[in-house]
Amino acid sequence: MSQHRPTGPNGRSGGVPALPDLPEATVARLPEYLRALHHIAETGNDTISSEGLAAAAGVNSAKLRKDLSHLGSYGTRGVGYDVALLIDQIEFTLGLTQRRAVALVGVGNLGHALAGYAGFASRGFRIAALFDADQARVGEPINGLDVRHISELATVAAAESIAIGVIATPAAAAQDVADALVAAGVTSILNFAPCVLSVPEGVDVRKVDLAIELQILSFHEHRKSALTSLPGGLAEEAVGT
Ligand SMILES: NC(=O)c1ccc[n+]([C@@H]2O[C@H](COP(=O)([O-])OP(=O)(O)OC[C@H]3O[C@@H](n4cnc5c(N)ncnc54)[C@H](O)[C@@H]3O)[C@@H](O)[C@H]2O)c1
Repeated sequence: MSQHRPTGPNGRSGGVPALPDLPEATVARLPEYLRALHHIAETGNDTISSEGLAAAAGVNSAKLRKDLSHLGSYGTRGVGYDVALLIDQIEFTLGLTQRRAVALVGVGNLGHALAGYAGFASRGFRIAALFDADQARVGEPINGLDVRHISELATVAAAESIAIGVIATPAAAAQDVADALVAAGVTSILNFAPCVLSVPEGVDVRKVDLAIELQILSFHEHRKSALTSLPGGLAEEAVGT
């Protein structure tokens, strides 16, 4: 039972390290483990059991052990995981060892909130540029950056080595903005606009839609109220399944 850093091609260390091909669900849980591990480190603990880490991350421990085994992390029986080492391994796997530059397009209500959010910096991202199409917003300073006109996107993206584009424009403008980001060489996009983007192969798009999350919760509310209106015995039986 040991932990080791991911190694390079053909298992050798050095050069460009090989990354395991992880299940998407595992990738989605790694940031949760990382957040929990940073918290555990802050409380002065050097090691953590899989049960302790699973509880802190809100997942079951069998799933956590399976996820971490993909990274080559198995912990040590009776001791658990080395917190600092596991932080290193997860940050390495997520590519967080370099600070990635982010461009935010659309600096309206949502864009202002995102541009002012300190959590991006503390989790390894640098908001490097803000863009808007509205001349009235151009030049507005937000958190140490002046809003630039969208027409400057290509030049600034190259100068700042923008890795990720965040779209916070109305849905009607989002596809044009995505096209402009792709043309500027950006290959990862986080889309807050409520629409589906069409992008070339090799460009990754993640979508955040709080309304969808609320609709899912609405479904569960709806289901719970439907169950409680069933005749007593039936409702209890159904809830228990
Ligand atoms: N994902 C979520 O959970 C969530 C939550 C709230 C809002 N939204 C979405 O986020 C988007 C922004 O919402 P908002 O309330 O901030 O809107 P907003 O109208 O306040 O801001 C939109 C900004 O985009 C700019 N813009 C328009 N076209 C542009 C273009 N082609 N290039 C650059 N900038 C352009 C506008 O000038 C404006 O400043 C909307 O699509 C909204 O539906 C998503």
